[in-house]
Amino acid sequence: MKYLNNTPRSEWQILAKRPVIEKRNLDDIVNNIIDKVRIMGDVALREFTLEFDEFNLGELKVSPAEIEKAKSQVSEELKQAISVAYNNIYKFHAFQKVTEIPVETMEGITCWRKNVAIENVGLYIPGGSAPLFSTILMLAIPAQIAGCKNIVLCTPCDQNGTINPAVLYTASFLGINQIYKIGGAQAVAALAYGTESIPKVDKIFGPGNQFVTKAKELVQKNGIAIDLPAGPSEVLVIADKNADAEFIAADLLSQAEHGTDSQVVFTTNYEPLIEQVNLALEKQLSTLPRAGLAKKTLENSFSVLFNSVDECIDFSNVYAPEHLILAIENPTEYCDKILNAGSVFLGNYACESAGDYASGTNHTLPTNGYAKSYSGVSYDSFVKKITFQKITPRGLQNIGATVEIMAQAEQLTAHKNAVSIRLKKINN
Ligand SMILES: NC(=O)c1ccc[n+]([C@@H]2O[C@H](COP(=O)([O-])OP(=O)(O)OC[C@H]3O[C@@H](n4cnc5c(N)ncnc54)[C@H](O)[C@@H]3O)[C@@H](O)[C@H]2O)c1
Ligand SMILES: N[C@H](CO)Cc1c[nH]c[nH+]1
Ligand SMILES: [Zn+2]
Repeated sequence: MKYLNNTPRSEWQILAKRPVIEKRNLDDIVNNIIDKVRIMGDVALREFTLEFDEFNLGELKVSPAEIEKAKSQVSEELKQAISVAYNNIYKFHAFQKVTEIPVETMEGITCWRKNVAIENVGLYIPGGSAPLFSTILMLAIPAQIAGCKNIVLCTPCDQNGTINPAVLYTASFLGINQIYKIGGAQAVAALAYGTESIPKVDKIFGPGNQFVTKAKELVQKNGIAIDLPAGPSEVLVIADKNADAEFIAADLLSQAEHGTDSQVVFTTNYEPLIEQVNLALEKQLSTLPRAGLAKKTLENSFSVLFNSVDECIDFSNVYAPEHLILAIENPTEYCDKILNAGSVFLGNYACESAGDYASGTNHTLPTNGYAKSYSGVSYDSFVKKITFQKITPRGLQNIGATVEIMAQAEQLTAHKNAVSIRLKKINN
């Protein structure tokens, strides 16, 4: 990791820019994929699966027999772990379902909001470099709590045309049976526009690599709803002298191993920790099966020494990390100072991977600085909040003049008339 000492505030915006993988024309590549899928449907999906996933796909949909086989291949231990994670994630998201009470804004005028599920939702489950079955829990649980009727799942197959058993088991555990072996930008295009095999959905959810994230951005421009820009994973750690270098290194590596386009950042006000963390990184890296990926990510990553924890937090607010770890004394005292972050982990024992899998919070989170304006996936992502209002004659008498005056000032006479015509009747 590159070491930086007290980078001046004037340079923070530049430092906060994520590494861009050398992919000229990403827009063109992804636009071309989307257009082809739109025009050629399943034929294009098969072509792209052959090109990128190296399998000549026949049937796109996973069969009941494949699901049954997968169920028998998953260990009892993993099934048990998935069930514990399910319970925690369910509990946390169920509490997000709040029924708002009607509000009387004036006598005779009552307004309220109601959550109504989005009917057809598409879930993208990453599977290029690791089979992220945990993402199914993160997306399908809030979708089911919201009451989404149709849940369609897309995930890439491997070179043998199969999908990791844990992915199929988790989908089946949640009662999802519309599973398609399509990944990347082509899956997003299929969900956005529909093909012969894959139904069009109302909103697309889920994280993914740069092709997936770009595809979501492009279909959104065409009016398709998406959850949020959830690209390559990242973590920023803030540590003081009470932190444990081995813990910090483990957390940095946990996100570094996702893929080479990830970035991890370490900030501290305690200089000796920089060297200690570097040593721990080297030691732990040598034991990791995905050391190659993680090492490349570390080359795109950095540590910075600042004067104080407050300065570290100021920098973090500019960087707006997907995950923020506060490995400092009394971390809760700093919560109000955090302005931009996807998900925050407090104290030496709140490791980020707990949130990735099982503590209860959602792991589909904004990356690339989007935590400045987006929240992670939640129950709310799966509902529309429809407003209702009831106005009695007395209510219209109370509000009427206000509306008439405002409509007149906007020179919208028909708006004004809609009130006046009623008031006339009430007053007669
Ligand atoms: N932000 C979040 O909430 C979050 C959560 C989980 C994972 N992630 C991120 O998701 C990503 C998963 O990436 P992944 O690659 O492992 O899986 P993926 O499923 O996102 O992408 C794999 C697909 O990419 C397509 N692809 C690969 N090379 C291509 C090329 N040259 N041109 C066009 N398409 C190509 C293929 O179709 C392949 O099926 C990681 O970056 C990880 O960090 C983010
Ligand atoms: N860290 C990822 C979100 O950025 C989520 C994940 C899934 N599995 C492991 N990690
Ligand atoms: Zn992770």
